[in-house]
Amino acid sequence: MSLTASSFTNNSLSGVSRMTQSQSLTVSVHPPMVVAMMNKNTRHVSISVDSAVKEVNAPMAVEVVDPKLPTAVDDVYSEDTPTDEQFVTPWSVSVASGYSLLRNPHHNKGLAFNDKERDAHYIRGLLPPVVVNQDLQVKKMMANIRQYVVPLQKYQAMMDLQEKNERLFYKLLIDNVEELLPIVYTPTVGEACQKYGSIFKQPQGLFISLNDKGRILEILKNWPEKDIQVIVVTDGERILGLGDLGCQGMGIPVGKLSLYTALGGIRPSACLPITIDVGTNNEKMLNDEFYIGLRQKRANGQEYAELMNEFMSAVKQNYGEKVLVQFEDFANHNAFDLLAKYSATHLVFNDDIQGTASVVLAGLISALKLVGGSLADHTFLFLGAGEAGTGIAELIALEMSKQTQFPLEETRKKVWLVDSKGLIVRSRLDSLQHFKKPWAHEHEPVNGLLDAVKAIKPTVLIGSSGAGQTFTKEVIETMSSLNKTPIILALSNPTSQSECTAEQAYKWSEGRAIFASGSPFAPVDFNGKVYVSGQSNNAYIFPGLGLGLIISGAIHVHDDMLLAASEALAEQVTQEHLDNGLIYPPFTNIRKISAHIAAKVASKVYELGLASRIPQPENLVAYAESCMYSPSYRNYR
Ligand SMILES: NC(=O)C1=CN([C@@H]2O[C@H](COP(=O)(O)OP(=O)(O)OC[C@H]3O[C@@H](n4cnc5c(N)ncnc54)[C@H](OP(=O)(O)O)[C@@H]3O)[C@@H](O)[C@H]2O)C=CC1
Ligand SMILES: CC(=O)C(=O)O
Ligand SMILES: [Mg+2]
Repeated sequence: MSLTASSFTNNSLSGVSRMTQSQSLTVSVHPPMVVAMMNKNTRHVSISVDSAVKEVNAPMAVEVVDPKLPTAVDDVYSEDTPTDEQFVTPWSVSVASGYSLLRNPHHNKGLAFNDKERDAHYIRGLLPPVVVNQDLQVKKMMANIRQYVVPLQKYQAMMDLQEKNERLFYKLLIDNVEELLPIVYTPTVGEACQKYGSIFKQPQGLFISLNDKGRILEILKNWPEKDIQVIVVTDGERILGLGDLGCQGMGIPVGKLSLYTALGGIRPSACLPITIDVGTNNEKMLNDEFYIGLRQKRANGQEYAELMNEFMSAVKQNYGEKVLVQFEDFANHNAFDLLAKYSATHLVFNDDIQGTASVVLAGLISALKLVGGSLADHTFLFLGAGEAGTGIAELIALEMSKQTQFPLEETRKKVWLVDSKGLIVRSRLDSLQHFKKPWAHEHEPVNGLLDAVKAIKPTVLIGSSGAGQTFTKEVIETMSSLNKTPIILALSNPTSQSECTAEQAYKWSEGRAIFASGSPFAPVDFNGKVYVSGQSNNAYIFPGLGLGLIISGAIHVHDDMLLAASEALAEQVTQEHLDNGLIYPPFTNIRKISAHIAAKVASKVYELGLASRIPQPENLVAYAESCMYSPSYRNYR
C-alpha cells in the first residue's frame, strides 16, 4: 500500500485505519522524504527522514491523501456510531503538529511557541496571541504552585505539568530544587503513593503484573521509547517507611526518575519507571475501591522469582546489557537476593542498600571534620537492621578497613545494630536473617534502644528503622551525655516516620548535635541561634552515580564506585558549610555536584576495567556536564 502526501496541512495519518500489520505505508512530502513504516514485530510506526531512520526531535506536519479513503466528513473513527461490534485502529504517529503538538508533553511549549513556529506547525489560533518566554512560564507556574497550601495539591500540579509540558516541568524543578524536591519526592510522594488510586488521572510508567507472565517482553515493547538508559523498578512492598502499598508504589519510580533527569541530567526519554504488581498484603489497599492494582495477596517464592527472572531477562533482551536497573523499595526479604542474583549478569544497583550507604558515608566523612578522629575512632549504633541499616554498616566497615588495613571482620566490630528484637548479638545468630549475621557481635542481650545506647556508648547514632519518634528525649539526652558533639542521623522517610525531628535533636542535645534527616526539616531556632540541618538522602547519590555509570558504559556496579561517590559528595562540602553545621552541600548546586560524582564514579569504572566506552574522556567533569539534559526549549524548524 502506498499513499502520496500532497501538502503539510494536518497532523495525523488520517484515513489509514484499515491498514494491516503486514502492510507498510510510504508517505512522500516536500521536503524532505518521509517514510512511515509499520513494523510487524514492534507494532510501532517509525518515521524515516531522508531515508535514514532517526529520532525526530522537531515536529513536522504530514498529510496523507488517498482518493479511495473516506473524506473529511466521513466518520473515519466511528465516533458518531460507536458499537461494540465495530473495531477501530487507534492510529497515531510520532511526528506531532497542530493540536496534537500542543498535547504532546515532550514537544509542547505552550505560550512559548513563537510566531514562526505557530505558522510552521499549524497552531496559529490554537493559542492566544501572546508569546512568552520560558522564564515567565516558570514564574507563573511557581506562583500557581505556591498558592496551594496542601503539599499533595502541589504534587498534583507538578504531575499535571509533567504530563503537559515536560521541559517546563524540569526547568521548574531544576530552578527551584530546594522548594520542589519535598513535593515530587519525600515526604509528599509518600502521601501521593498512599492516595495514588484516588488521585490517579494519567498513567505514568509501565505496570507489569502477575497476569502478564510470559508476555513481559511484549509489554516492554509497548513503551514508546526504545533507547532506555535507566529503569527504576519497585514491587511496592516497602514504600519509604510506609510499608506495602502494592501497585500504588509507582509514585516512587516516577519520582526517582524525575530526579535522575533534574539532578543528574539523564534525558527523560531514556528513563523508564516500572512497577511489578504481584499483589499486596495491605488490607487497606485491598479494600479500597479506588485501588489500582491486582486485588490479591502477594505472590512469593517460586512464582515471584519466576516473574522477576522473566522481567530481568526481558529488560536485557530489549535494552541491552548496559541499561541500569535500580531496585527501589523492595522488602528486604527480596531486595538482598535480587541484588546478589542479578549483580553478576546485569548492571544493577539497589538504591536503599547501596545509595543510602554512599550518602551516609559522605555525611560521616564531613561530620568527622567537625568532631575529629577517623572512622575507626568512632562507634556506630543503628536503630534498624534492614536494607538501609546493614547497607550503610557494611560500607562504613569497608571504608574503615581500607583506611586501617584491618580485615573487614575486625572493622565490623565498631558497628552495632538494633532491630525490633533488640541489640544484634552473637547469641541470636541462628535466628537472624543472613544480612544481619555479620553484625552479631559478642555481647549480652540488650532489649531496647536506650539500653543499647547506654551499653555500646556510640559516638554516632543512625536511625534506619522506618519507625517514627524512636529517638526519644532520653535517647538523645544519653547520646549528648556521652558525647560533646553527638552525630545523629534520622534517616527514615517520610517525615512522619523520622526517628526524631530536627527541633527535638537540637533541643534535647542543647544545640550540640550534628543532625541530618532523610526528609527535610525547616531551620530550627533554639536559644537565639538558627540551626540548619542537612538532608541525608540517597537523592544526592543515585543521579550522579547513574550518570557516571552511563557515560563510562559500565557493565557492573562495584563497591569502590559507591566509595568514589561518597568521596566526591563529601568534597563538595565547604568549610563554610561545616561552620554552619552542615554535613551536606545544599541541593541548589546539585547538578554541579552530580557531574562531580559522575566523574569520580566514571573514573573508578575505567580504573577497574569495567568501562565499555573507550577511550576515556580527558576531562570527565566537563564530559559529564556536556552529557546532561537541558530543559530549555528547542527551536522548531
Ligand atoms: N534517607 C534515605 O536516603 C533512606 C531512608 N530509608 C528509610 O529507612 C527506613 C528503613 O528502610 P529499610 O532499611 O529498607 O527497611 P527494612 O524493612 O529493610 O528494615 C527496617 C529495620 O528496622 C527495624 N525496625 C522496625 N521498627 C523498629 C522498631 N520500632 N524498633 C527497632 N527496630 C525496628 C526492623 O527490625 P526487624 O528486622 O526485626 O523487623 C528492620 O531491621 C525507611 O523508613 C526508609 O524510608 C531507606 C533508604 C534510603
Ligand atoms: C529515600 C529512599 O530511597 C527511601 O526512603 O526508601
Ligand atoms: Mg527507597
